[in-house]
Formats: sequence, structure tokens, C-alpha cells
Amino acid sequence: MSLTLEHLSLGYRQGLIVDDLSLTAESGRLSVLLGPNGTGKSTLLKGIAGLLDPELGRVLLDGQDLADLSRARRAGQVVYLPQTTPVGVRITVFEAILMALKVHGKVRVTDDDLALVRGVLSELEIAHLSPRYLEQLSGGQRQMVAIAQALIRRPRVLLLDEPTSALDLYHSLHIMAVLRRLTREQNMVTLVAIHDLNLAARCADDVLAVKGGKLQAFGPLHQCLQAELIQTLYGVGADILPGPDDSLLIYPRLAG
Ligand SMILES: Nc1ncnc2c1ncn2[C@@H]1O[C@H](COP(=O)(O)OP(=O)(O)OP(=O)(O)O)[C@@H](O)[C@H]1O
Repeated sequence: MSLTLEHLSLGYRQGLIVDDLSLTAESGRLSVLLGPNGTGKSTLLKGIAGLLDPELGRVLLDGQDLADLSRARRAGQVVYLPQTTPVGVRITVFEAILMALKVHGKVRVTDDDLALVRGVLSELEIAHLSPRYLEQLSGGQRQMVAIAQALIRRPRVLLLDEPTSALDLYHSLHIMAVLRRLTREQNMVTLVAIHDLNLAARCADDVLAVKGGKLQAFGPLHQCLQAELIQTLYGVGADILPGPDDSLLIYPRLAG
């Protein structure tokens, strides 16, 4: 399976933010979406999810134009987790994840549904939060519940916007490792916008870098994540060293 962006241009009233972007991402691979603040990463994810209509171009899943699907069918295949998620009504963590599972399905809850909710709670190590109300959670706990809500829907394309921004070191590493494993096991196309380059380098198969609306790089981690790219994206020099387990260690250097 593959996700293809074909001359995709996206924007708002003030103009284009994503400008003529073309690439094909293969399933079973996790891509990190890199780029400076305000450059269009969230805009790109929203465009792929169908929350923003393209000015030009298409988003294809295995050759099928996603614009031809109903909103509900597209949402079943492509799940987007925004940077901030509303707390919403007074429900427990267990209920919130169950509701995410049933969002476009039958209303009746089966034993299999309950087992799926328990499975994702255990996978993300948040089973102890199950009876708590969403409004009682910390920022990081809420972020993990939102990730659980995205995962339980078993999408073909998983789009996560800075999913570890509120997580501590242990939980960031754990969540990214789970995302990488599930991407392979469930053969998803996973795209994760992220600012922490060292975390990105530990979990990425591919790098997708954007700046000024334009694609700067797309391809395997070791090929793409070079000092020149970091300089282009962020205006920051960097030493890049080989890390354990085929990862990279990035040591950024501000000039002066
Ligand atoms: N709903 C909107 N209406 C108008 N302009 C918007 C809207 N959402 C975002 N923008 C603008 O589009 C540009 C890209 O924003 P976007 O949120 O996609 O950036 P980003 O790369 O995800 O940034 P960050 O790393 O800071 O989260 C910014 O200039 C932003 O102000």
C-alpha cells in the first residue's frame, strides 16, 4: 500500500502554504515530518486527512483519490491526531477510547470491542488511567489517551501532529517505539510531525522535510538527515554522529 501526494497545494485565504508537493510514502514505514515553526506541517497533515481541500493536486491511497470517498470512509482510513485535542464531555478514559472505536461503527458494544480497548490501554501502559475522567488527567496523560484513540481505529494512514510534545523522556521513547512497531505490524503509512531531532532519528524510517511550502527532502533517514538539511530547515549547524541501533545522534550548534 502507498500514499501518494500528487502536486498537492494547500493554503488559506492569505495564500498557499504547501506548494506543489509530490511524493509517495510506502506502508510499513514511519516518516518524520520536519520543518520550522509555521512552515505548513499541520496544514499538510490536515490536507492529507481531508480537513482542508486542496487548491490543486490530489491525495491518493493505492491509486484511489481520497477526495472521491465520503467523509466517513476517508476518516475510517486516514486518522489525524491534531496538536491539541479538546477534552469534551465528562467521560472516562475507557469510554473515550471505546467511543473512538465506535465513531463510525455499530452502536452495540461487543466483548471484542472491550478487549480492543483493554489491549490499546495496556500497549500504551495507561491501563491505570482507565476509570479516570478526561478532565482529571495531566497534559501528558491526555496526550497518551488521544494517541490511544487514534490507534484503536486501526487506520491505513496515521497522521500525528507532535504526539510527544507533552510527554516526558520515558513516555516519548515508549510511544515512539510503539508507533514504529505498530506501523510495521499493521502495515500503516505513518507520518509524525516532530521537533525533537534526536527522537525523530531514533524512530524514523524516512524523513519528510518542508520549508516555505516546498519539499526540501524525502527519503530514508540516513540519506536525508544531514547537517545541510538541518541548516536549511532551522538555520542551525549540527554535528551528526552514528548512534546505537542504526540511529543517529544530532548535536546542534548555534553560530557565535
Ligand atoms: N486556519 C488557518 N487560517 C489561516 N492561516 C493559518 C491557519 N492555520 C495555520 N495558518 C497559517 O499557516 C502557516 C502554517 O501553519 P502550520 O500550523 O501548518 O505550521 P506548522 O509547520 O505546523 O507550525 P508549528 O511547527 O509551529 O506547529 C502559518 O503561517 C499559520 O499562521
